[in-house]
Amino acid sequence: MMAADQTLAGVPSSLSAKVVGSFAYLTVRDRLPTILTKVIDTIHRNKNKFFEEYGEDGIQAEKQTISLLSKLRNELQTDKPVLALTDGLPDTESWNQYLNRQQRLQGDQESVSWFKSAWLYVECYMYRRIQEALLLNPPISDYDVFNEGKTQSFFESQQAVMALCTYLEGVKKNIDELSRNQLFEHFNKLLLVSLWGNKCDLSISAGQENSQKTSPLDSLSSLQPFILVDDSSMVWSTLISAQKPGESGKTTADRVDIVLDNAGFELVTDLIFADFLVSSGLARRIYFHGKSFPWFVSDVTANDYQWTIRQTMATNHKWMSKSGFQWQTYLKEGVWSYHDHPFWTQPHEFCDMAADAPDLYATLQGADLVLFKGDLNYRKLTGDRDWDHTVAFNTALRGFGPAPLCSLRTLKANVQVGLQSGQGEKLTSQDPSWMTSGKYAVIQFYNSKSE
Ligand SMILES: O=P(O)(O)OC[C@H]1O[C@](O)(CO)[C@@H](O)[C@@H]1O
Ligand SMILES: [Mn+2]
Repeated sequence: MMAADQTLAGVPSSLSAKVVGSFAYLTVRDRLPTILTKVIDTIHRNKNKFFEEYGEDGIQAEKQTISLLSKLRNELQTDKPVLALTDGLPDTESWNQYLNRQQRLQGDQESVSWFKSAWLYVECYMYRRIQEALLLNPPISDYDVFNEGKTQSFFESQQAVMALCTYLEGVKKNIDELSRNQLFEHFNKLLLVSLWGNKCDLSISAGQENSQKTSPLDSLSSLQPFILVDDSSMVWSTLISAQKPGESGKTTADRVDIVLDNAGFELVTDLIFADFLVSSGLARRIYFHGKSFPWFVSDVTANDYQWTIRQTMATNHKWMSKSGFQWQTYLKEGVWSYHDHPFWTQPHEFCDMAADAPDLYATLQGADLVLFKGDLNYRKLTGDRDWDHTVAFNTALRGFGPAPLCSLRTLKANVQVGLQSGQGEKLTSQDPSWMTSGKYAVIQFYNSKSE
């Protein structure tokens, strides 16, 4: 049987912790156990809450869950084989099949394990095992172990959110009088705000405080040199060329999909951008795609999405609460909708989507533009492989292209394609941690239809 590295002609190997000293290795060795320890601590701190809600059963569930999670941490730290899931949920079978697939790729000699197999796979698997530990303990199955961090990030970013909502209100006030150039400028600003909003995830910092305290609008121009690929003009022209006369008499693109990443400040920047797209008439509808269970510490679930809109409505800042009410109205009217699909919480590279989640692929095909937020989505777009930096984005996508798409990502993992020749080497010599510090970003676009 072939080794994992040689499975596909011309396609580089998956990043893996087996490369000692690599970012994948450091993540599996240091960051993932830290995240698990924090999860255990959070559950323990909430013991009384579980007792109040479920009595003795709550206490038992707390103990059992902690014991499963400690076992998981031990398996990880001692590089034990990855185990099949036992919780019998709708996605269990698919996870177990994926384990077999990894085993086939790896060959029979060694088991699939934390430090030997694909980093993307084992990191995703850890979050699914956290979910399993909770699901096997029914009274606390719905408990979101990452909720505290996500809500804290939202509250700590209040000043920045207020500044953005005030800006949005100003734009909307005379939106019908704006020239196309002025509209483009606002579009670009809010796209950049949503891009840099991705700095605020909690997974890279293993859950440490990570919020936005100042108005991001003020720092956009100083951040421009850190954008390594800027295809924003292609995003704009895609929207403009998708415009069709709608029922309302307005000429708009029909649908923009946003594949969300993190809750807290980043989610608000995405909602603000989506509000702008609709209120400016650039898009008629927005589909938001989120996670169906807590994922990578700070990712958005349906609960986080609704909570964020409710909180925004409930503040006593005039423009912020006005924005919240507007978002609620968009949802009621179906202008906005939230969708989750099990594929987003699976470990697959996106080039597998058409075969492994054809319904989701078909849904995305209905969009005029799909925006993929964040680093993990970028890893999945490119298969989390050891690509040369100069390889074209569409080569790394390996046939994935349900609709014109754009990745809005700050770099937090060592995969980056589509750079100019020499650009990667220059960055490495100037700033060795350029791919993982979150300091750099890309706006990277691809449209299979324009090939
Ligand atoms: O929220 P984002 O932008 O996807 O970033 C999360 C990133 O942090 C990490 O967890 C760091 O290990 C990456 O695996 C992941 O890509
Ligand atoms: Mn995330």
